[in-house]
Amino acid sequence: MLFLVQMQVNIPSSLDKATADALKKEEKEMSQKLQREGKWRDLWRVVGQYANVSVFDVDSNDELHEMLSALPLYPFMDITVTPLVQHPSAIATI
Ligand SMILES: O=C(O)CC1=CCC(=O)O1
Repeated sequence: MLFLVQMQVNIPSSLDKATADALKKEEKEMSQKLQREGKWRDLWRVVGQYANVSVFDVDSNDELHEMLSALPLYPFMDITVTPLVQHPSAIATI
């Protein structure tokens, strides 16, 4: 199951820099592990925003929810999830 996931990151300025940097490092490690596993298929920066657009390939809604809610920056994110199916005119195979 493919999902488009949009994440807007809103780290409050009241969070100290060392904590924010540690969370960002953990986030990177976790996202790269999920990318290596093929679960986090695409990860794109939205130009001009502290936001990303991603595609996840997971087995269920529950799996995606568990994955997203386990992200270190999850408490500071606004997340939008859109389920995807292949367009009938698409020539790419999924
Ligand atoms: O910087 C972001 O968009 C948040 C994030 C998601 C995966 C990652 O490594 O950082």
